[in-house]
This record gives sequence, structure tokens and C-alpha cells, in this order.
Amino acid sequence: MQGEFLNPISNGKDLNCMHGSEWHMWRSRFNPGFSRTNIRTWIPAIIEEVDAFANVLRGLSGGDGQWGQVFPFEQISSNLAFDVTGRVVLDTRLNSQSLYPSPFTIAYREQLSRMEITLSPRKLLWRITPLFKLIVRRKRNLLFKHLRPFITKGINDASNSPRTIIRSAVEEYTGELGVDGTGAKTPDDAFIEQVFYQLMIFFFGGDDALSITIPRVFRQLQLNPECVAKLQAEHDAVLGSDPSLAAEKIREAPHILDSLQYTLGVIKETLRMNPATITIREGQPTFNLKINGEDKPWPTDGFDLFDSSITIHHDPANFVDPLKFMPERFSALEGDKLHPARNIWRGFQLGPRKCIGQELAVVVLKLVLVFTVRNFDIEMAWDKWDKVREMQGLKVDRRTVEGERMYTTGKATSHPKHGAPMHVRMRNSGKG
Ligand code: HEM
Repeated sequence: MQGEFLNPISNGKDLNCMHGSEWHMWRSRFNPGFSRTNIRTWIPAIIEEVDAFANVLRGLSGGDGQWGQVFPFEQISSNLAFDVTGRVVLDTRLNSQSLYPSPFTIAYREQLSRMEITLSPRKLLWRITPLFKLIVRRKRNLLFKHLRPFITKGINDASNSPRTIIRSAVEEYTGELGVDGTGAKTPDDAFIEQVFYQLMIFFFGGDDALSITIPRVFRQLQLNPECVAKLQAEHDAVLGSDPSLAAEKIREAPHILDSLQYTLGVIKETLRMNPATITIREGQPTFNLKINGEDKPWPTDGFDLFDSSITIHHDPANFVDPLKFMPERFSALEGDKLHPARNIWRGFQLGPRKCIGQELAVVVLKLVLVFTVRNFDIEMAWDKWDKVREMQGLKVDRRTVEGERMYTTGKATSHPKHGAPMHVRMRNSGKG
């Protein structure tokens, strides 16, 4: 089902869909590019993109400390995620956060609209038509045309600039490449195509999970204002009390981000309460399950195993007061009742198939918090949203789940309801 869902962007031939030795080979090629050391070299570029994000927020605030208009926070988060991926993977600015997004951003977003898991008979019938398949294939080929020059450039790039994800993957592969008469490395077409599919899953993984998580962080902060004060205190202590100097300080010493332990706790606690993705693994003849306290083994062969991180994260046997937002859990020392047991937090999953983009995601989320919590108030704005929908003649849906309007919904992955309608005001300018 995963391959079918991802087909419009990666033809089902990406890391997420691969298994066994094929997966292992590609994962090993890309791991170095996503390593902490390599991602650190990209921090100045990521800062530029997060700065653009903060400018978008400034533009959407009401000015003079007033609340601005309501807007779907997920959309601006997705634009940021896409631009960050563009920098780290392609070393280019995709300008998705600007008025004039790159043609690649536009084509990719259009193709995304063809991806959804549905039970609608009308849509299912449309999808098996030759016309739908032709449209999907043509658009995927168009996306390939956009990315191909970046891939071939990455293959022959010998500059001293930070290593893109493409370049580091190629360095792993270089030994196998032929060399043409001019001494340039000759990229193999099959290799280029396969790299393209992997890049597409990186764009998808980054865009999807980050755009889900960023609004959730701000929702948790709205519900827990004491955590905002603690975040601000940590940023003042580590980065200095003038927020406008933070970017320069981080550029000069990117490892300073490692000192933001409470900020990391806020990110991990948000992912504990609202994991962004799910994990399903194919059962194996050699893998049996044992239930605690029982001797009998349960075979898994022929079954799909659902490793439900949300269930694990919400179990009081694993996390004290699981429904309480407590970032302190992640700095509690061993022996403290808040200290989580080893391997019990699965925000990015565990083991060899854990998220390849974890280091990148954490850097982005930390920078988003550094650039916002001392400068803006960010809150849900459902009343304004309902009015806007009424004025547009659209249905107003006030349903809640466990008292929360921003519940999880989505056509395949877990998105916040209505894209998380929020509004923003500037801090420190005389709040209205
Ligand atoms: C808050 C941000 C993110 C979260 C919470 C997240 C979470 C996860 C999780 C839980 C998995 C494992 C899924 C499974 O068990 O099947 C995963 C896999 C993956 N993620 Fe992320 N992710 C995030 C950001 C990113 C970014 C920024 C990228 C790339 C730019 C990325 C690329 C991938 C890929 C390619 C896989 C599949 C890895 C494999 O199967 O080898 N993710 N992610």
C-alpha cells in the first residue's frame, strides 16, 4: 500500500518502500549526508530559511502588537520544510516561502494532490484508468526533468561548499562510476533515476512530518504557557538576551544548539504526545512475539505488525502522567520517576530503519523555536476561521475529539484538522 501511495512521486522505488539488501545499500549511501556532522555544516543555510519563515510570521501579524489574520499554520510550515530540504539536498533556494515559488515546488505540490489513501469508489475507479496513470507518469517525468541537472551537478561537484545529500551519496558510490574522455565522472542513467526517487522521498518525508509537527509544537505551547517562559529563559541564557543576535551566535558556533536541552525536551514531548507517523513491519517466519508474563510464542509470519508509538507513548506504565505535557521528562536523571526507560520514546522510531532525517528535523525545530518564542505569540484562532469559512459560504465544522478541535485527520498521514488555523502577534511591541 505504501508503494501505491508514494507512486506519483517515487514510483514506489524509494528508501521507505525498499527492503533487504537493496534498502541497505541505498540507506548506507545516504546515511553520511544526513549525519549530525554533515547537517551541522548546513546550519547557516537553514538559518536563512527559518529567518524567511519568521518574516512570513511578521507579515501575518497584526502589527503594533495586535493579532493578525487567521491562516493555516501547516501551510507555512510545509513551505519552510520544503525550502530547507531544497538547501540540504540540492543546495538551491526553492523560494516556496515567497510569492514566487520555484517551478519544482509548484509541480511537486500538484503531484501531491494525486496522493491519498481512499475508499471512495469514484476515486478508485478513476485511478485505474489509463488516463490517470498517464497523467501521473508525465508529471513524475516532469519532476525528474527538474531534478536531473541537480543530480548530475552533484555528481561532479568538487567545490568546498557543504556537501549536499546528493554529493555525499555519490561519494559513497564514486568508486563504481566510469570516467569520460574529459575526466568528468559519467553518471549511470539507472543510478540517476534511482537517486531521483530517493530525493523525492526526502522531500516528502521532510515536508510531511515537519509540517505536521511544527503546528503541534505551538498548540502545546499555547496550552502550557509556563513552558514558553522556560523556553525563553533557556534561549536568553544560552544565546543572549537580545533575540536579534541569536542567528549570528549560532552561525559562529553551530554546536551551541546542542545546549538547548529544554528546547529539545519540548520537541520530544510534542512528538511523544503526537507522533507524526506510524510503523508497520512485515512479520517474519524467524520472528516470534512474547507477551510479558506468558511463555507461549506468537508467530508473526503472514501478519503485518503495527508498532503503535502513540499507544506506547500514552501508556502510564511507560510515561508518568502520560496526558500531561512535561518536557522535563527528557532531562530527568536516571532514578527520577520522570526519567523515560531506554528505547521507550519512538518519535523518530528506533533501529536501522529509524528516521534518516532525524538530525535535520531536530535542527529545524530548534531553530524555529529560537526564531519565534521570544518574538511572537502564536495561538489557534478557530472563531476567526469559522467566520472566514462562513463568509466564503463553506461548511463550518465545530466537531472536537477529546475536547480538541485540532485533532488528527488527513488523507493518508496524520495532519492537523483544517491545517491548524492560527494567528500571530508580535511580542514586545505593546500588546493589544
Ligand atoms: C519532525 C520530523 C520528522 C519525524 C517526526 C519523522 C519520523 C519518522 C519516523 C517515525 C520514521 C520511521 C517510519 C517507520 O518506522 O516506518 C521515519 C522514516 C523516514 N523519514 Fe522521517 N521524520 C521526520 C523528518 C524527516 C525528514 C526531515 C526527512 C528527510 C529530509 C525524513 C525522511 C525519512 C525517510 C526517508 C524515512 C524512511 C527511512 C527508511 O526506511 O530507511 N524524515 N521518519
